[in-house]
Amino acid sequence: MYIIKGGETLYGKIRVQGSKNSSLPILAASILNGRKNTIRDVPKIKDIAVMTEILSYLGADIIRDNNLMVVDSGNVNCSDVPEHLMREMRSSIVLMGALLGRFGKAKVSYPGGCEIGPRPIDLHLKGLAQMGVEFGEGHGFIYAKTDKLRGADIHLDFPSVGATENIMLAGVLAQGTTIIRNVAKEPEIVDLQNFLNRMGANIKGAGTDTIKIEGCKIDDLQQVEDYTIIPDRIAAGTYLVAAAITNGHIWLTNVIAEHVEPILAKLREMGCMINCSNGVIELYVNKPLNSLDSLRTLPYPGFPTDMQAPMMALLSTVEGTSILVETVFENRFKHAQELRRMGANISINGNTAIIKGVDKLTGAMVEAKDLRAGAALIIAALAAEGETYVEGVCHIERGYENIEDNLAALGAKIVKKD
Ligand SMILES: CC(=O)N[C@H]1[C@@H](OP(=O)(O)OP(=O)(O)OC[C@H]2O[C@@H](n3ccc(=O)[nH]c3=O)[C@H](O)[C@@H]2O)O[C@H](CO)[C@@H](O)[C@@H]1O
Ligand SMILES: C=C(OP(=O)(O)O)C(=O)O
Repeated sequence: MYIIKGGETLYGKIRVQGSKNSSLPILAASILNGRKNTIRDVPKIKDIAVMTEILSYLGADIIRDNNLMVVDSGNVNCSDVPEHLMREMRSSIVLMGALLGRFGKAKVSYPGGCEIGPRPIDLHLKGLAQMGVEFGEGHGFIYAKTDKLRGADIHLDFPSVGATENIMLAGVLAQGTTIIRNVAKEPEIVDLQNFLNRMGANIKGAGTDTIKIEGCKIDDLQQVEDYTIIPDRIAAGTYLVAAAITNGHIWLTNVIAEHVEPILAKLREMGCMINCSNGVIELYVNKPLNSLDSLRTLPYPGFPTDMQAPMMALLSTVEGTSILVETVFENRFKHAQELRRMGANISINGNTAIIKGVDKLTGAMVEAKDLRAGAALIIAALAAEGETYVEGVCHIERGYENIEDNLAALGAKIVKKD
């Protein structure tokens, strides 16, 4: 558990980790070329450890040196992903597109991930089926197989991040052209496109509504000599919110302001002072923050659902009533009941949270049930009176690299105990 003594004002500079949600599909993409790929700024987090274990199981030779990873997929010869690893994290599903591309088959089980409501994969399966993939199911496994992966014109019913990535990965080695419409526009999709194009793929359009992929042959793909993962916009947002709740003053480095803008816009609206220049984001608070009468989570470039829980913690401490609507996931409010244990006044009605700011939060025993809920509880604890004990470290470590050391370096009183 983390033990946090609240009341310290955060001050200082922090370098943002590489993106979890970029690293995972990019590591899966390394399967495609059967060559040695060198990837920098891969965060040291649990989800990456799981992905590494899966790739090794499949036959990849992996060298990890701090945040550098070299993935040689030359000896990958297996397309069955072990169930226990598959269940450890949601994004393991993107292995399906990469394995289908390389081997024309994949055996996976339904993926795991955060407890944030049902997370179907129908859009992944529908898109891949249009590309000639046949699916069988049994005992919780999905057997995917194709004699010939072929390009298709696919319209996604919803701009799903994972479905966009899976279809992109399958499209690289498909025969002909794949067009994906109504795709996710998240920066991580652009990062995946950039990595794949560095490999020799021919993909255009990431960051817009439509992606076009001209399929190629494995022999056309080269090794990726040196690729750096983009900064993690959700980790950046988390540290900004942590600073805001303590009336702090921080400077983020290794950050792309444009990617964080949907979060910055809301923090500015609350009264935070924010400057972005020369690749640094500075945030400080010089007056009481105000509530937000409308905060809706949306696909990028809307406000990210992954920042909803941290924002709820912050809104719990500002004067006035805030309305927060979660439109992306059906059941992503589990942190509300834990924040209530700390004195927050939050009521939930369907996908809407009504947050009435309280004068103070107080330390309590709380439990993180998912990754961002964990971040929210840590943030609340930083501002709470007394000590907070946050259980569920394993969820937090799925996505945050050294969060306790980073916050401690900014002045927080936080320790991790087994
Ligand atoms: C590893 C990774 O990158 N995870 C991110 C990714 O998750 P993930 O890729 O799982 O999120 P999606 O964009 O696919 O899901 C968004 C919504 O679409 C629904 N849906 C999705 C696929 C499908 O086949 N059918 C379907 O109905 C989901 O249930 C959810 O309600 O994007 C989410 C939305 O920004 C983020 O919260 C996650 O941090
Ligand atoms: C929901 C998240 O991750 P995943 O999709 O890996 O569960 C997240 O990063 O907040």
